[in-house]
Amino acid sequence: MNYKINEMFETIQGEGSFTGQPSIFIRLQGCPVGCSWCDTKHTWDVEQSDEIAIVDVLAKTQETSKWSASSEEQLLDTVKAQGWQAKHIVITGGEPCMYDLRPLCDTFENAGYSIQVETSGTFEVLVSDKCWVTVSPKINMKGGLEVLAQAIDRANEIKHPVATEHHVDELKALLNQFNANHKPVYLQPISQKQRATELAINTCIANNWRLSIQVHKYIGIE
Ligand SMILES: C[S@@+](CC[C@H](N)C(=O)[O-])C[C@H]1O[C@@H](n2cnc3c(N)ncnc32)[C@H](O)[C@@H]1O
Ligand SMILES: Nc1nc2[nH]cc(C(=O)O)c2c(=O)[nH]1
Ligand code: SF4
Ligand SMILES: [Mg+2]
Repeated sequence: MNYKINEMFETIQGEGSFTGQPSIFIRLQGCPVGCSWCDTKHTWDVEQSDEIAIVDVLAKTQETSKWSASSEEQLLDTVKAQGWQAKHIVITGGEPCMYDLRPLCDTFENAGYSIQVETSGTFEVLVSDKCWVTVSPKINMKGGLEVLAQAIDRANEIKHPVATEHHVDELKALLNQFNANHKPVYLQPISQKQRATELAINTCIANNWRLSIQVHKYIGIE
């Protein structure tokens, strides 16, 4: 498979149940969903004129829409050549489930890595059985109910960005609709805003959900 890579870096996972885990992030280019508060808008559009070499992706010092095409074997070679020590791979985006991720999962799992995917539930989740799937459901967005149902069913955790009570109500309705109340739920304040953080804290306590505060943004790492 050919994957379009926007970024690749080693850092600490800052979100969800793997928070604190040294991880290699592979950020794929392309997302048609259009969340107004998205913190990776530079990954939305895929322009042929933005294609660059993988060395230039690795050398990026700021967020751009430039990407490089790479096969799963080339990605594994790149990770090894970088000398990165993390054994956990986070595939994010953009919307990674626009791609069939099974070849990528298989290649890295066979080389001894664990894999996690961050997805919006707007595309069918095509991953290995062992892959940890984080679904951040984009309610009433592109994709449709059947696709969202498959993603929620496959989800190992549900991570929901919140800024208003409306976001909480939407999540509760969704958990009921898809019989997903038994899944681990993380609330993630949108963009570190104080009101959103207070809402997330209070709602987590009231519902016995967990808090995810995008640790990397507080400590100034990637
Ligand atoms: C940038 S998205 C990429 C993966 C996929 N498209 C998705 O939405 O899950 C990664 C995670 O960041 C969350 N996110 C995006 N923008 C955010 C923001 N401004 N504040 C908090 N979380 C945000 C998303 O909901 C998702 O959980
Ligand atoms: N450190 C760190 N943790 C993250 N967890 C999810 C991220 C994402 O952008 O998907 C992210 C990210 O960009 N950086
Ligand atoms: S689905 Fe994910 S990448 Fe796409 S716009 Fe929404 S938060 Fe951003
Ligand atoms: Mg991020």
